[in-house]
Amino acid sequence: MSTPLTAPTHGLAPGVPLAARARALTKAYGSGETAVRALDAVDVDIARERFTAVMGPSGSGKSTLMHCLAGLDTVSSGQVWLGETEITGLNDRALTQLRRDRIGFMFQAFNLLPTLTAAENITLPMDIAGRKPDREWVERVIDTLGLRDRLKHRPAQLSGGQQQRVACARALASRPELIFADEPTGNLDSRAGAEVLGFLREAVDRLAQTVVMVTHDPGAAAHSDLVLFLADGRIVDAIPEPTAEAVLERMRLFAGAGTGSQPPPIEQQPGHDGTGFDTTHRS
Ligand SMILES: Nc1ncnc2c1ncn2[C@@H]1O[C@H](COP(=O)(O)OP(=O)(O)OP(=O)(O)O)[C@@H](O)[C@H]1O
Repeated sequence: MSTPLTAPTHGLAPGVPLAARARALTKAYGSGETAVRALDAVDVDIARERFTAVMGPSGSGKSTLMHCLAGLDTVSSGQVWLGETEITGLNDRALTQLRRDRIGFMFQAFNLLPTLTAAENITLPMDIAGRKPDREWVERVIDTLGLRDRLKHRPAQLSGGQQQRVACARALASRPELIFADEPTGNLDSRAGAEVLGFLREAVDRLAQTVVMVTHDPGAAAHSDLVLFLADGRIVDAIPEPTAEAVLERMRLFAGAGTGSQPPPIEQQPGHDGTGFDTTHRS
């Protein structure tokens, strides 16, 4: 049985519990001749308690996809769900509340407040929302991220990697249904970057969190359970259980396809068995 490229089950077994999904998600910027279709009828499923990486060339729509899934941006057409809640159609107030209560964010700039301690930064979103942190959970997050002895430090007294860990703890603290990470290692040296990726991995494996990460780095993507590739606003490929080598190879294949960012038809790609999923990298 062959799986069409636009099937929402890229790399996923049928019936897995979903944290989010989108159907026919289209996002256009501008109008007339200058209109840009950043997302073109994207169907995607994000599995719960999994680590999904989103890759693709610059301008392929990665950030737009993340923003639309997170309710940070409106869609031109199509539908998006967080769990069972359809978020397309919610008003601004409801969206703000949904983001605050159910989604965690980690961006390249850590956005830590310099006057607050690490501990205060971690619980800040909940304090603003007037929500009482689940102390037991927050303590577990702090221990998992190895921040116990840094809680009283201010951001300027922490290394880049430690600051990113605090940002990671802040994203996890409210126990969100879904964490979005946009190039979370972009500003870090390779050691600190690897550390943060390790923590995101632990958040999934040990704390049963769900993470979606946008990255350009094959090494970062290799920490995920599934890599989705975007090109020209469409999901064009998926690699489950990726290795850095498999991701790099696929990126080279796309770059060498000769038609800009579009890969060759999937049945012409090496290692494909016609299911739409890579079979070359598994042991
Ligand atoms: N606010 C905007 N107004 C107009 N066009 C936009 C806007 N935001 C994004 N775009 C366009 O939409 C397309 C997708 O952009 P997006 O930022 O999602 O790509 P990306 O894959 O995240 O890129 P990068 O890797 O460079 O961050 C690009 O052509 C971009 O120029």
